[in-house]
Amino acid sequence: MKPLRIALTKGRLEKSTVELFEQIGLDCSCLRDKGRKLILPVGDGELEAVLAKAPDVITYVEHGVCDLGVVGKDTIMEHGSHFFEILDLGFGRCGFALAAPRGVDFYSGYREKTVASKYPNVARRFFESKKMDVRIIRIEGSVELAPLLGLSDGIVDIVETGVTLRENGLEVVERIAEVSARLIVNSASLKLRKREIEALAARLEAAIKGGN
Ligand SMILES: Nc1ncnc2c1ncn2[C@@H]1O[C@H](COP(=O)(O)OP(=O)(O)OP(=O)(O)O)[C@@H](O)[C@H]1O
Ligand SMILES: O=P(O)(O)OC[C@H]1O[C@H](OP(=O)(O)OP(=O)(O)O)[C@H](O)[C@@H]1O
Repeated sequence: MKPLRIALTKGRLEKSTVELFEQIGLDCSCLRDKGRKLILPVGDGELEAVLAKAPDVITYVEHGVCDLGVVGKDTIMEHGSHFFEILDLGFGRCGFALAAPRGVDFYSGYREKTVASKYPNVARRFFESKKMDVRIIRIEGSVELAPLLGLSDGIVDIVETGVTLRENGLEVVERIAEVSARLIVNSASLKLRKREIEALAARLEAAIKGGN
């Protein structure tokens, strides 16, 4: 049987993913010593890991070229849902928040507000739920700059420790959602390779529960 192919988010989620895989007994030596390789064997022919940027993990799983993926709930909320989300992996914990310059009442006044975000869909849905008309400007990174430069009244961004906000004179106005890494599965793969996928998810779930 060919290995299950799993797309893993490069960067912040990588180390915890490898640690969790090792906890369930998968050999991750290739992942730990990957060099510039992007497709690597994991375990004893069980899995093939594909290292990708977060939104691309979703693209590969949605198109079925990867059976599974490890990706943050933030990316899922922003980029799509044509797959099954089967497990909260418990790491990569952070949250979405609306933030604004310290001491400024974001909600005051009648002028249309402008908000910068790397997650425009999340931001748009948040303000729609409040029935507020807000102009959203997409920014690719260091979103905290936008209000500092006078481009926006606030930001919708990820907050983990709160240090970036604090050091840039911003504060949380409202928390929007909690975020952690999730195991996602292509819908056809879940039918065709149900037993293997469910067995893997069960092992991961047991390790997550045991590790707490
Ligand atoms: N403090 C944090 N900031 C951003 N993401 C975090 C944080 N803590 C956990 N995460 C999770 O880690 C995932 C990957 O973040 P990472 O910064 O490695 O990649 P990225 O958001 O694509 O940024 P970059 O474009 O810099 O690679 C996020 O999608 C999120 O689920
Ligand atoms: O609450 P904190 O612990 O300070 O973490 C939150 C910060 O980390 C992320 O930025 P990242 O480092 O990924 O850079 P980016 O803004 O360029 O995406 C996020 O966008 C915040 O800026």
